[in-house]
Amino acid sequence: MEIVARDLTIRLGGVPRVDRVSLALRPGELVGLIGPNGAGKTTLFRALAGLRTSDEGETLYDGRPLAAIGRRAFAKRLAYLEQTAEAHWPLRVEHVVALGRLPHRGFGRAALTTDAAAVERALRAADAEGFRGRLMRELSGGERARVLLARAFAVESEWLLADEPAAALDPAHQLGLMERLRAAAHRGMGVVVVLHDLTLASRFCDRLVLMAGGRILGDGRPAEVLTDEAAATAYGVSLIRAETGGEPLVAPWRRLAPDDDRRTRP
Ligand SMILES: Nc1ncnc2c1ncn2[C@@H]1O[C@H](COP(=O)(O)OP(=O)(O)OP(=O)(O)O)[C@@H](O)[C@H]1O
Repeated sequence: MEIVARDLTIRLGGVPRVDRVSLALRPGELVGLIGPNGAGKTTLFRALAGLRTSDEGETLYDGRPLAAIGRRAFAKRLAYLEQTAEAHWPLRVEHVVALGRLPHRGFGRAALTTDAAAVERALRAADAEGFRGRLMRELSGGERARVLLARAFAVESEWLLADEPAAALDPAHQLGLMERLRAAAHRGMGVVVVLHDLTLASRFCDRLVLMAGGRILGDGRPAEVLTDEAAATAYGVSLIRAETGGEPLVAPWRRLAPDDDRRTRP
């Protein structure tokens, strides 16, 4: 399924927070959506995931609007992992992950063997098997993040849109996550991930989409998008670069104008 956004504009509080954005997303590549706080990434993501409407423009899925696909069918095809999913429910981890199977079987239907197998795969993929029997509210922030990732994996959808899935993870789990997402994309899944970590983004993503002030400033291969100029304009930072083992290493280094609040301005 190809996802195409055409001239999307979304106004919040009267201000265009997503401003005439056009974007074509295809399965098979790991896409990183990057940009400073307030750039409009989550707002755009929610529109792509069918969770909010746009004021102007449209989003098409294989050329069709979401209404033509139907919510239930769409929920099987696209999993969305929210940025600030709070999960202090009195629920055990394996039950939370099993919620990812709801689009497949609906409420009240007995779990099928296929669902159980998908839950197992998801728990393993997110390295959350170790706390499967524990209560969500008794987990650490990073552990909870891994469970919510497992719930998104459990959908076994053709698309995954994950909003900052790496933010709460320790380095080993961040690397594991990025390797897994890249492998899934290269096997043919559609994966778009919001990242603030430019080192992970430039190393693992096949394509970066850089947003600032509701607009897309760059869209292409990481080296083309994450230029010194783009980092200065979007984030107000300089970058350092190196290469190790044939892979690029990019890291933010200095704020260019510490007292300048440019990052929140369009
Ligand atoms: N309900 C709302 N009403 C008014 N403004 C809003 C609303 N929701 C979000 N905004 C504003 O829209 C802008 C874009 O928000 P969004 O959450 O899409 O940014 P983001 O790029 O995901 O940021 P972050 O990196 O901080 O998560 C922000 O300036 C935010 O304050």
